[in-house]
Amino acid sequence: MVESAKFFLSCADCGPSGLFARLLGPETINEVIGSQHALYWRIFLGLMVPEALKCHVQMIDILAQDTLESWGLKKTVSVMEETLKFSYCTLIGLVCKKLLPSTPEMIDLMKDAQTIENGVLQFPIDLPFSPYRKALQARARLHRFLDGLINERRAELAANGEKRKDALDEFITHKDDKVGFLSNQQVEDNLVTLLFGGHHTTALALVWLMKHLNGNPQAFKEVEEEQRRIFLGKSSTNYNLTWEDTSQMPATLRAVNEILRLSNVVGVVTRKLTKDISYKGYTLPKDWMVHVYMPPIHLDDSIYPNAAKFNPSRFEVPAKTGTFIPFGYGDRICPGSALSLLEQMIFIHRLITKYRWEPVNPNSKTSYWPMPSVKDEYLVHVMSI
Ligand code: HEM
Repeated sequence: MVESAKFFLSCADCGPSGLFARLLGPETINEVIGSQHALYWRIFLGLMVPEALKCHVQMIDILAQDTLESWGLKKTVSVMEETLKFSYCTLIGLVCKKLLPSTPEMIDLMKDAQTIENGVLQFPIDLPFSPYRKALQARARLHRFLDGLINERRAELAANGEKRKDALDEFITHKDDKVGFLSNQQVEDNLVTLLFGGHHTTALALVWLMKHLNGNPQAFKEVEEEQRRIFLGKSSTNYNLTWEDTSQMPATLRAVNEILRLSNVVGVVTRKLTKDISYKGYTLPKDWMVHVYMPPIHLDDSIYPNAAKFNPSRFEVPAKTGTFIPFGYGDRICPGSALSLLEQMIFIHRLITKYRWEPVNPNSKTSYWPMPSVKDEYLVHVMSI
């Protein structure tokens, strides 16, 4: 299983699935190939290197605190709803530093982003009131907004040349030797992709993390002690988390990794064959779709003993290559992984040093389509400590 996943995820003749172009746009990193893909990937990665991410720690920390602020006042909290808001606001802050994520305009945009996400895996029937039609309309609104934002920023850059160190700047000012500057369409499609790729994924990982920490006192204790040490090391209660703090969270990172393994937030990745290929004596014809499933690897007892159990300590030893692929593998590995881990660790710090929680419906079932989710959106009672 591990070998075939590695093969199909790194094979040069296994191209993009074509499933995303309709709603994310023809220029989305998900669908382009070769040098165009490498170009977009470099820009994405530039946003996620430590030097760049360091600049966003404070913003993410403030968003985590803002999100959690209201929890103490509520009787019950839908964790899914709240973490979706948190991950969306983080992405908006990453796209454009100037935008205030919680304004009504941004909330409307979040609904549009969600409508697009809902439409991506739907059958593309363009009829009134179909999810696909709604997603197309949401896409048009989001593009109009981004178009205005891009034109405004281009004008600002032309007037004073001052960069803001956000995704908008990185995409607009990136100059490729062959392609030159990117067009509005190229920038827009990839900003929509960024919102798409980083929204539900991180939000769901946080839901599963909270659920499993709540059900596992030993893991909870380790994470809680680690976070409390950081909290107690601060000279005032009104402190900012720093980049250095986030590198002092090995137990939390192990819990986050264990959740990514166990929950398989993105459980399948699809490739379309660009020509006939041979694999282990079989010929797979051009245009066939290959689905690479993560759960058979992540839940294999021979790779992860007692694999169904939440046990962060298994990540005290790094996983062997190809056996831990929540972010994919090969050329198309997720460029947003470092951001997602950072968001999760900051959120958990603020959560665990302030609240305890209990599920309202401990037996709420899991739904598996389109992503593994807790059916009641992980409704919890929250207690301040
Ligand atoms: C728990 C969080 C996340 C998980 C589990 C996840 C998982 C994945 C996986 C498995 C892929 C590979 C798809 C493939 O091989 O075709 C991928 C690609 C991608 N992800 Fe993520 N992701 C997460 C968070 C993020 C975030 C926060 C961002 C952006 C800020 C992001 C942006 C992207 C993009 C742009 C791609 C496309 C890469 C390409 O086609 O080259 N992801 N992600």
